[in-house]
Amino acid sequence: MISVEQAYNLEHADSHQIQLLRHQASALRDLHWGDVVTYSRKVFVPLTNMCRDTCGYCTFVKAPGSPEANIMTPEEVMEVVYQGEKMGCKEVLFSLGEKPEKTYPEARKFLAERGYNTIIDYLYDMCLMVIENTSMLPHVNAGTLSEQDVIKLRPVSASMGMMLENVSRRLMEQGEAHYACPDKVPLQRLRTLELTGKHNVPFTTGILIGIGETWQERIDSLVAINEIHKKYGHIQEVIIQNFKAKPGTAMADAPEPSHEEMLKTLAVARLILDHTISIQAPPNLQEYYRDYLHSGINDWGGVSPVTIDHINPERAWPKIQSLEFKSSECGYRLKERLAIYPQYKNLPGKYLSSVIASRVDDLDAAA
Ligand SMILES: O=c1nc2n(C[C@H](O)[C@H](O)[C@H](O)CO)c3cc(O)ccc3cc-2c(=O)[nH]1
Ligand SMILES: C[C@H]1O[C@@H](n2cnc3c(N)ncnc32)[C@H](O)[C@@H]1O
Ligand code: MET
Ligand code: SF4
Repeated sequence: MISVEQAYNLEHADSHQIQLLRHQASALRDLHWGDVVTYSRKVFVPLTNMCRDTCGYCTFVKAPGSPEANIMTPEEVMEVVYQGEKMGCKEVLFSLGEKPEKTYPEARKFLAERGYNTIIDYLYDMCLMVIENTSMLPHVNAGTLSEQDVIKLRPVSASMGMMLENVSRRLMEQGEAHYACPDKVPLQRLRTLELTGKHNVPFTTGILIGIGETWQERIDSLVAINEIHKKYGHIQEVIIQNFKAKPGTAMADAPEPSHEEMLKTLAVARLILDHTISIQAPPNLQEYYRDYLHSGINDWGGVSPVTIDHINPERAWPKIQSLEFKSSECGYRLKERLAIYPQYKNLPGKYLSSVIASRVDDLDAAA
């Protein structure tokens, strides 16, 4: 819908050009997604806040030895999950730090005491526990994954996710957001996208806006995601997430992206990405529902009536009723979706293990 050259040229677009771009994006969105905007009713399980990376924007991670560094026990996980089930949640979002066993003695100890070598082995059992004891669907957001990890987690998760963040290698330099973060090396992130494609895992990815990337790098990241999707067809959604500055982090004083910058990025994402890819923007990181809906998004992502957004803990979720009201004010019907999009459900042999496929059928029948 837009060439890379045209997209690059929008760097200095004036407000009139941005308006035109948004109209185009919004029309394209309406054509393919109609008047529906979706969300997933979820619980957030921060399985561990120990992480071998230290991204300049992140408050989720807690340092080795910190009294707050933690891995949730199976009992703690199930307590949250059962609360969610009671409230009608259908997704269990496991979000966690990367490879804590490599740098935290306390993580190694916790895992060894329970017979595990790695956090991924533990995550596998937690997903299995959710499947065996509830009617919910696990979605795992565990950062970069090896081929072995992908093969292991595939049968026990409805979908997986990992933000690409950005393809810029420059952000790995000293003083930049991803300095000394081995799991944010763009080649490693792209490799995870490739591997999940190769193994037909319905996948959520996205870019983080305002972490020191240039406009061109942002476009390059969207194009990279789209190219991988063209090859494998497994990218179900792309999150366009705005950076929120947090006290106590290296980027505490870094400027957040402006509203206009976000709208321009949303619109260009809609015009670059394949029309089958859902475009998600979290509702708790902004206040401009109408502007967002009219820039091409069709999904609000996971929203929880039970748990906070542990990655942006200072940003409360809107009530689902209020999300419904605000969406309808803008002419869109809010509709609940599962952690796996319908197009994958219809190809069960390819994208879903039999256990997950029958679970999805049950949830659909109950809806
Ligand atoms: O509450 C959040 N949910 C996040 N989610 C969850 C997401 O909103 C939903 O779980 C998915 O749409 C699946 O239904 C992510 C999922 C991913 O796969 C990758 C990144 C994210 C990022 C966030 C996030 O920052 N906060
Ligand atoms: C789960 C995802 O949350 C995003 N994330 C991490 N920290 C922040 C922040 N300060 N603001 C916005 N998004 C953030 C990253 O993109 C990560 O991959
Ligand atoms: N650590 C992973 C990543 O950055 C999971 C989300 S951040 C808590 O991709
Ligand atoms: S964003 Fe993810 S990878 Fe980066 S420090 Fe936080 S938990 Fe670790």
